Amino acid sequence: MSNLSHKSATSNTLLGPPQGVPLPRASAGLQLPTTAPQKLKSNADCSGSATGNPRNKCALKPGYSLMSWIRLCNSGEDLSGTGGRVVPVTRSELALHNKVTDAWMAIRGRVFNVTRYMDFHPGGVDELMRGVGQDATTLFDKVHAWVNYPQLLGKCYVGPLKENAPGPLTETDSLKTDTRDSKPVEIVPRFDWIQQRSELTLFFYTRSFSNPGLIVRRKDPQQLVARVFLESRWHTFDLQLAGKVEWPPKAVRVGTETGKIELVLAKEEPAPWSSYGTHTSRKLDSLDTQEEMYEYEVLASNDFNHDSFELSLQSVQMEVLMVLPVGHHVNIQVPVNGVEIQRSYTPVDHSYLPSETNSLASSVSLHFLIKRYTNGPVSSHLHQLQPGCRLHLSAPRGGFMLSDITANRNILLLAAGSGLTPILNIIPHLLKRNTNRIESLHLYYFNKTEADIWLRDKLQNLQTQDERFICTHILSQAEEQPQRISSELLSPLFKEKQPDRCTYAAICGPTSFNTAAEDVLKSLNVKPNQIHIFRG
Ligand code: HEM
Repeated sequence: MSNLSHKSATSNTLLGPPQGVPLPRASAGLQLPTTAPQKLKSNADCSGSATGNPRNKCALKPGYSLMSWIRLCNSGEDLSGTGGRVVPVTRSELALHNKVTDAWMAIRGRVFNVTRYMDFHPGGVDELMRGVGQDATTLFDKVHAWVNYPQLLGKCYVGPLKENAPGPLTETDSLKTDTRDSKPVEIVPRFDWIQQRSELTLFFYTRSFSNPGLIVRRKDPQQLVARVFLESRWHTFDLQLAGKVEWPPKAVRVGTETGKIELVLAKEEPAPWSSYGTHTSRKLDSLDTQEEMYEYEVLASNDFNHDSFELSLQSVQMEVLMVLPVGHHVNIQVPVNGVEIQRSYTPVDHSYLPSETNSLASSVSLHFLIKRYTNGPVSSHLHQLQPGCRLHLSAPRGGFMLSDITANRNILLLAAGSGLTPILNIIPHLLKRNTNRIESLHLYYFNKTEADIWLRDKLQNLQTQDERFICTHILSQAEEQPQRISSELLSPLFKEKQPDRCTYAAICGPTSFNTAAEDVLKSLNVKPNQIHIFRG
């Protein structure tokens, strides 16, 4: 048996993306989605309704592969039929474009010309035709909420559906989910798997920019409980695997843009399996998990600067793997004078930490930068913990939605002191975004003095590597020109009619800083729905 990705011969589910296919450069337009669809059935087999049979893929005609679609999208051809103009569309106008040779479709308040996509649609022409001439949001989500349609159909965009988006299409409303006339459809993660001889990969498909989280607990070498956190709900998958796997997982990847989660496990005995095993699934409200705590132990703790330290934790016996949604935090609980006290902390990527800590990192470790407050019982307790000491972590918490900022290309991040951690967390995701690529990402980082600045070199490196990222340090106790947050400071970023005007701001700092920042932004006419405040 070769060492290629495969499933049992009878399975018709998703295979891995094609190997060795040259991808277009990031800046060259549409990219191959990581959920690259593969052809598995002939057209004759493509019967059954979309909703009745969720795996209902068709063979595509030669020359109509995903790669060919990407090539067509990048060819400069006018796929929207509007000559590059954005044209608002009324419902009655939309209804006129309901033929195979002239097919428009609205999804979340945006109208796409799908005529040229017909033969490229992995679900077949007939299925795609079910949604043309109308608002197809509900149908689309029912069949495949995880498909990244803004990316695939970017070049087919005609304009906003008039009732949904009155007035001109602006950066802040162009890509937002519009739920005014289409009820929000709950996303239920879809499970899939592939294998190599020595590896099993489990997939959980959610929706693009749905910002999922993941907790996996190993019960024994054949039993895993995987929980996917999505829109305040936990979806639990109890998996009984066909064979034994090693632990911890070799890798875990969460595609923030695709919403695809991949968990790569090494098989104890390399051999092809006839199936992954079996699973049952159920869902829980996040309230049900509010009280749940996970036991972690200290891997390392080192001073980081004059009043802060880094703390690396690992799940006890490596039992639990936890991946937080971007911009979310956990509560760390410690006993203080016999009472359990919790504080919220956002983990940072291990690459931000010194190299000796980096070597301890694995898929089951979490790393924190913590400011030590003289009168802070939790930070003082955490600071004196030695390797091997145990503590409890909550499940991920938070209200940050990546989908809220999909439409924004010019974004301001305001961080004060240790409030840098959730901000650090979102920066790479924003800079990597291909859909609606970021044009400028400003970080204003507020501290008292130079000595308080965290990760100055790393922030500087990031700025050197990507010119769209601009970091400005503001010091309230600088020897020369001390500064604080003010409208004078931020107004150049919010000038009316300026093409690179910021249209979104995320804030994280102490409460007094958050309030002052919010007031300044409001005075600059930034709307409440364009501001996110990280609150612990
Ligand atoms: C609203 C009407 C639509 C219907 C009824 C429909 C139906 C289907 C069906 C039945 C499948 C096969 C399902 C499966 O294998 O899981 C499919 C796959 C797919 N469709 Fe659609 N579709 C619609 C619109 C669209 C649009 C507008 C796009 C463009 C972005 C699209 C992109 C895809 C892709 C990429 C797949 C492969 C998904 C995967 O492999 O997970 N579909 N569709």
